[in-house]
Amino acid sequence: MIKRVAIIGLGTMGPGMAARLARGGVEVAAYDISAEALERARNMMATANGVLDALGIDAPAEGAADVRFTDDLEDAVKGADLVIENVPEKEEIKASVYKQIDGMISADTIVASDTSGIPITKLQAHISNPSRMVGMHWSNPPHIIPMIEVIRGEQTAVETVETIRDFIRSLGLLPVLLKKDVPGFVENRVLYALLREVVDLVERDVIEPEDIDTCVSWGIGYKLAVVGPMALLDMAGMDIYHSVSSFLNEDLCDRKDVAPLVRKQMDAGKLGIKSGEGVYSYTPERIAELQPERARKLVAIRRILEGRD
Ligand SMILES: NC(=O)C1=CN([C@@H]2O[C@H](COP(=O)(O)OP(=O)(O)OC[C@H]3O[C@@H](n4cnc5c(N)ncnc54)[C@H](O)[C@@H]3O)[C@@H](O)[C@H]2O)C=CC1
Ligand SMILES: Cc1ncc(C(=O)O)c(C(=O)O)c1O
Repeated sequence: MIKRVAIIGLGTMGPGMAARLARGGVEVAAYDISAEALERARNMMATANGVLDALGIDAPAEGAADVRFTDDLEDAVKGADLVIENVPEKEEIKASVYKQIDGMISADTIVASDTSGIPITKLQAHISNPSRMVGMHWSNPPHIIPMIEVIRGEQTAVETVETIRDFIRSLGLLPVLLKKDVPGFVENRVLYALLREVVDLVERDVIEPEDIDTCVSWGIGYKLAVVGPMALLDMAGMDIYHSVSSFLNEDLCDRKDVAPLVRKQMDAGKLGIKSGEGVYSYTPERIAELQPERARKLVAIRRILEGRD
């Protein structure tokens, strides 16, 4: 039974995750190597809790449902049933965290990585008890998106996977179990196939970024929230998919490297919202509006999809 969770890394993903777990009645300790990130995460709790209220995810009847922030790694992980590693997507940074916590946790502690796609089989080579390591891939924003991928590495015990799956279910969230530990797992393989194609279409000057966003959000995206892609094959008809894919598949983008458009923006320091410019430009006022605006819409859609509105 998982009662105490430690979250390591409080950047984009950690704070929302901490708020959501605390709402599930677990004791949450949150740690980051950066004092600035810790402070920012602390300040984000009120916003995240407001969103959770709007989603109708109630605080437990007992317990504070609060997050305990700490700048001491050992204090965060000691006595934890589950440690969720949430540090940048670089194997060497993740490996150094596993090495640090190895002597601080018990043999029973489960270590989960929120990696976007580094195979768990690779990551578990850096920890002394690989049978207790598992992939637990949340989706951004983690306090709103209910699906979590669960990935078993070659050395992960079946029991570890089952414990995490049951824990996710007990929070009222949706675990999706992968049968194989493939790079990018499933969610990001699908997303990155889409992103490769849209970047290519913009690069080939087939369409403007604003127009492809309208096309995908109001065409495919809106529909996919209600009809999953495999069900969509049945809705469209296998004969249609057969005909179209027979001439279209060979024309789809299949580049193996990172697209020049993305490399150019990276080299210019245009990273998106975090630097004020990426595909689009953002004023500080627009940045302040965007997150609550998107959260409000995602909450409204989720409530409808769950049949609550
Ligand atoms: N950003 C996204 O949309 C998603 C990211 N992920 C994955 O989650 C993980 C974290 O991603 P983000 O939150 O986006 O990263 P981020 O870069 O926003 O935050 C990472 C945090 O880790 C901290 N950190 C760095 N080294 C550390 C260490 N040794 N000990 C403790 N803290 C340390 C940093 O100070 C920073 O606050 C990555 O593996 C990423 O691929 C998963 C789902 C979605
Ligand atoms: C661009 C991008 N890359 C990775 C992820 C992830 O799930 O790891 C996301 C996300 O939305 O969660 C993403 O948008």
